[in-house]
This record gives sequence, structure tokens and C-alpha cells, in this order.
Amino acid sequence: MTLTPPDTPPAPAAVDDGWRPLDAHPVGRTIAAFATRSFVANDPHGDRLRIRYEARAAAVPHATAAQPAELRAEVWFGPKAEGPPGHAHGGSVAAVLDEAMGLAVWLAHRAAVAAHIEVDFRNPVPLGLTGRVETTAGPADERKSSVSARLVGPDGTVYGEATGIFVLLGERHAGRFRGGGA
Ligand SMILES: CCCCCCCCCCCCCC(=O)SCCNC(=O)CCNC(=O)[C@H](O)C(C)(C)COP(=O)(O)OP(=O)(O)OC[C@H]1O[C@@H](n2cnc3c(N)ncnc32)[C@H](O)[C@@H]1OP(=O)(O)O
Repeated sequence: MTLTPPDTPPAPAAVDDGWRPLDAHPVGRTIAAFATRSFVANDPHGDRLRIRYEARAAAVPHATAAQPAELRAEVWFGPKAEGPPGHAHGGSVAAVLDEAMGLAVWLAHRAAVAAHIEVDFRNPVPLGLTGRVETTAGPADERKSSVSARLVGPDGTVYGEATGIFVLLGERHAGRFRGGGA
């Protein structure tokens, strides 16, 4: 007995496009551990934001102009992300884009913090949307990397676009961004 009607075309063979969960990569494991504590990603079962990162091996560990780092995420905006009625708060959209850009730079180069970001809100994000964040981190000089990101819906709608300058952490920042908390 088959559950497939005879006129249904066979499912296309799965194509391995190289994307893996972030923690499947050596550098990505450290980054994924950081993300379990971060403002954006720390509540994967909550009602605000749920986000899952993936990376492509070719991007790790050093991006070049010809081969930029590729980190992407699937993100869900839940009811507690509300800003305008029924829609996501701009801060939640900006935070998602900010974090994804930071992690993309980290994946491509090393840990970095945002020095400057710009966000364009292209369309209001309906609560309940599951969208995709795509990032592109280019090459870095000794101190910084530029990076861009966008949030796209399943139908191709672009909800937000961002660019950023991320400063790579080095000796001069020793102690400034230590872990901790109260
Ligand atoms: C294991 C590790 C744990 C930590 C992990 C953290 C991961 C986080 C993951 C992601 C989380 C999500 C992400 C987040 O939310 S990160 C959180 C939000 N960001 C911050 O809290 C950062 C606060 N700011 C600072 O601490 C300092 O200002 C930094 C460190 C950023 C720079 O101070 P520093 O004294 O070090 O730098 P510099 O002055 O020598 O400048 C260096 C270069 O950068 C250029 N520049 C500087 N500022 C700007 C600007 N505003 N626009 C354009 N360009 C700027 C500058 O011209 C120079 O370029 P050049 O002259 O070399 O060409």
C-alpha cells in the first residue's frame, strides 16, 4: 500500500546545500553557547523571540570578499514582541538584525561588538511571522568589519535591512566585555 497517489511527482532528492546548525561548526559552538545567554536568543521556547542560527562551513573561519561569511537564522516573533498592535516592536527587529550581524562577524573573524548599526524597517512584521535572517560579513581589517543583514518573510517580503560596523575585540578591550551579571 502506498500513501502517494500515482500522479504525484516524486519528491525531489534532498540537496545538501552546506548549511548546518551553528553549533555543528567548531567556532560556531562557542558562539552558540554565547547565544544561550543573549538577549535575543536566550529563550528558545518563550513567547517573545525564538531564533535558530545556521552557518555554512565555507564561511568559517575567515571571510574574504570572494567568499563572505554566511550565517542565517530562522526567527519567530511571538506575542510578547509586540510594538504597534499586532506587529513586532522595531527594537525586536533591530535586536535580531544586530545580533545576527555580530555573530556573522564573530563566525567570519572573531568576537566583535557593534560600534554602529543602521536599520531600515521596510514592512511591519506581523506577530507570529517566522522569517529568515540573512547576513553577509565581508573582510575585516585589523580592527573592524562591515556587515549587512536582512529579514525576509516566507513569501519573499523584505521586512528589515541593516548594515553595521563591528569592532573586533582585542587586547585593548581586555576585561571590558567579560561575562558576568548580577
Ligand atoms: C568570548 C567573547 C565574549 C564577548 C562576545 C561579544 C559578542 C557579541 C555578539 C554580538 C551581540 C550583538 C551586538 C551588540 O549588540 S554588541 C553591544 C552593543 N555595543 C557596545 O556595547 C559597544 C560599545 N562601544 C564600545 O565599547 C567602543 O566604542 C568600541 C569597542 C565599539 C570601539 O572602541 P575602540 O576604542 O575599540 O575602537 P576605536 O575607536 O579604536 O575604533 C576602531 C575602528 O572602528 C571604527 N569605529 C569605532 N566606532 C565607530 C562608529 N561608531 N562608527 C563607525 N566606525 C567606528 C573606528 O573609526 C576605527 O576604525 P579605523 O580607524 O581602524 O579604520
